[in-house]
Amino acid sequence: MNKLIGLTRNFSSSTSLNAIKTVTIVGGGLMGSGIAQVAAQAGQNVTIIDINSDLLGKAQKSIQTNLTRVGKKLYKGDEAKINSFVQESFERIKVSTKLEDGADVDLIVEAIVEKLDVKQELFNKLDQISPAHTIFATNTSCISVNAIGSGIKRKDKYGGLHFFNPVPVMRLLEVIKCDSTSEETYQAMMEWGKSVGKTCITCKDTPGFVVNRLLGPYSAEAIRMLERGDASAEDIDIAMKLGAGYPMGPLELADFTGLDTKTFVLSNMFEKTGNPVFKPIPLLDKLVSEGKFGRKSGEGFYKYDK
Ligand SMILES: CCCCCCCCCCCCC[C@H](O)CC(=O)SCCNC(=O)CCNC(=O)[C@H](O)C(C)(C)COP(=O)(O)OP(=O)(O)OC[C@H]1O[C@@H](n2cnc3c(N)ncnc32)[C@H](O)[C@@H]1OP(=O)(O)O
Ligand SMILES: NC(=O)c1ccc[n+]([C@@H]2O[C@H](COP(=O)([O-])OP(=O)(O)OC[C@H]3O[C@@H](n4cnc5c(N)ncnc54)[C@H](O)[C@@H]3O)[C@@H](O)[C@H]2O)c1
Repeated sequence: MNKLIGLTRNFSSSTSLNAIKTVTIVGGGLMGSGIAQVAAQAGQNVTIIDINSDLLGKAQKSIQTNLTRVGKKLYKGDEAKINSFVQESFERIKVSTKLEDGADVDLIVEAIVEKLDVKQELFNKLDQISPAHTIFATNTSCISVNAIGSGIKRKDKYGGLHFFNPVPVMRLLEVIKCDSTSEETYQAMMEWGKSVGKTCITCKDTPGFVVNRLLGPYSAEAIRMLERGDASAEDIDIAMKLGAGYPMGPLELADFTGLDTKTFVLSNMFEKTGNPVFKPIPLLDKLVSEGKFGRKSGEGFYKYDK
């Protein structure tokens, strides 16, 4: 089944007068590179900012690969169309390590490390250098959107845009409207989400929003099951794929989304909800302390070819 539902040959872009046409993604990692890809595919000009130039190079390579996957699906067998789709989309993406190179745009989406203080510092800096019309959004997995933006002046032009991994395939976008988000900004975020091929839902600024609040306990319990030795990682994953119809088992999904990010999310969910299901998991902490972050580091619960 074509999992890239929502992608059409005539890429939609918002038709409203204030359509978002220029986007900066801060953080060119797993998520930022995917968000940049879907915006570029939709005909928007994109800048990816990252503090790590090596990771910017990695992002460009993975975007090129994934644009080709999308192109092959859209233009089956027509090499000329596939190549022009990939080239035209890729040429819309610029990369830089300088924040000021991405400040003057219609929308900035933050997709940096899942740490409150680092996100706050970034938005406070951007608030100083971006023009008044620029909308800010965070792709946080579960940190309070209000807390992340607590230091910025443009609280009316700020909210949450939570994408799902891998961004070019997962059709959902959680749009989080803070009390301070203006209706105009909320509508612009919803329209932009649709313009990049997503089905948007709206939820309140609560820990884990919708998906992660439900996915969290499941994911945490799967790791504890492995830690107790109740079953092997392989069998836990096979069980949930064949027994519950999941496309990926919980442990391969954890490796896919990043064990480092999971520990940040877990501690935040425990702090904010007090739910014991989110208590620290020694096995997870051990893997992360050994630099085993999952696919992105070459090893997590499983080993991967680099
Ligand atoms: C201990 C934890 C406690 C607390 C945790 C709290 C919650 C958890 C927090 C974790 C971290 C953050 C989570 C985040 O905030 C929210 C999320 O992102 S949750 C994760 C959501 N994603 C999923 O669940 C993914 C499930 N997996 C799948 O859908 C599929 O396995 C797959 C990834 C799409 C891969 O599909 P497969 O069939 O297995 O493999 P293929 O390689 O054939 O791909 C299928 C199809 O898709 C195309 N494709 C795949 N990847 C890309 C890409 N990156 N770009 C473009 N296209 C892609 C591929 O070409 C195939 O196309 P086809 O040929 O089939 O047409
Ligand atoms: N991994 C997932 O499945 C997933 C899904 C949805 C949302 N998220 C959220 O998206 C965000 C990014 O997650 P990820 O998995 O892409 O992480 P990642 O580690 O793959 O990428 C983070 C990137 O941010 C860069 N970075 C860190 N601090 C920076 C700064 N101050 N300025 C600029 N760049 C900086 C890093 O160099 C890195 O390239 C997190 O908030 C995470 O919770 C993750």
